[in-house]
Amino acid sequence: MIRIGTRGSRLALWQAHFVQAELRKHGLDSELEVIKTQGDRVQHLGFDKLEGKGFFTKEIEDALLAGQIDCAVHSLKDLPTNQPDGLVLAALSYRASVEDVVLIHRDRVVKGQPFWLGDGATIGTSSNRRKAILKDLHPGLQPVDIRGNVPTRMKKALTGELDAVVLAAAGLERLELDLSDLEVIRPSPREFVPAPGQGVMAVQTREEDIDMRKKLSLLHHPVVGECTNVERTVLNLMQGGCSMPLGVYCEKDQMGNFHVWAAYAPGAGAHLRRVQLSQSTRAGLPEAVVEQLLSAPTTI
Ligand SMILES: NCc1[nH]cc(CCC(=O)O)c1CC(=O)O
Repeated sequence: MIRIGTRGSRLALWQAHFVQAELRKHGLDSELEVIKTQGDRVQHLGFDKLEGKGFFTKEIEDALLAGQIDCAVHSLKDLPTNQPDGLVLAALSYRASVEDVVLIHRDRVVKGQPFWLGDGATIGTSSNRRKAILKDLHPGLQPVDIRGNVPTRMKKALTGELDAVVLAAAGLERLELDLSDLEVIRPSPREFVPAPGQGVMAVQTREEDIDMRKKLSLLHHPVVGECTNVERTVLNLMQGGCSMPLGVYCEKDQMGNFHVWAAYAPGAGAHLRRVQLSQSTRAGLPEAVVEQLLSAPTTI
């Protein structure tokens, strides 16, 4: 029996159940072990109070290293680019929706404006990346820090407490939240560039557990691995984590060419820099993106 470690949020449980079902397809039985992390205990604090990496992952990784669980399911975008000693990502899921969506309270829609929001409209997000991109595309918006799980954040737009919120499409779709009373805007991920690894689930295990790694390799999607490797290598080269105002999105086309879109705000209040690069191989691609991100002229 494989023991799968997961956080207890609805999104985390959906993702763990998904991995459980995938394992079952290969005749492998598993059970879920819910583990509370520091991040779950202090939901009320703002992100600026949550210093240090691995706030939502440390307890789970410790359980893995201690042999209390055999693997753990995470959202790839929440994982630091360097794995803790002794742990590896043995499988990456399919990537369904990679993009962010803007959810707007019905009565606050202003058609003709970017994101259908008027000047001064409040928009909930605690992500520096989302704030930087929103500012670039609609400087009149007023970002408001929000925390909590996906349904809680969605409700801020539903109730009108805020005019709008930004959330990852993947999370909304996995939870099958009812968005029918909201206006839903889906900007292109080439313009509203997602976080490295967004929309992908990762299964982590012990480096030394060759048997588990072999089993998990049955679930791995190699093209997702290639593309998210480019995205996460850019993040790593920029020495950033999930609080860096950096979006990176990589696609592989039918011909095998890689296309990267990146957006980066080099400092508080700085203009957003955008880079688009395509290559026939991955070699040197993250390095080239970083070089351009650090030298690109700012947009006006
Ligand atoms: N940081 C929280 C988080 N981690 C993963 C997702 C969504 C699912 C995904 O992108 O894989 C979310 C919610 C959000 O950003 O809206």
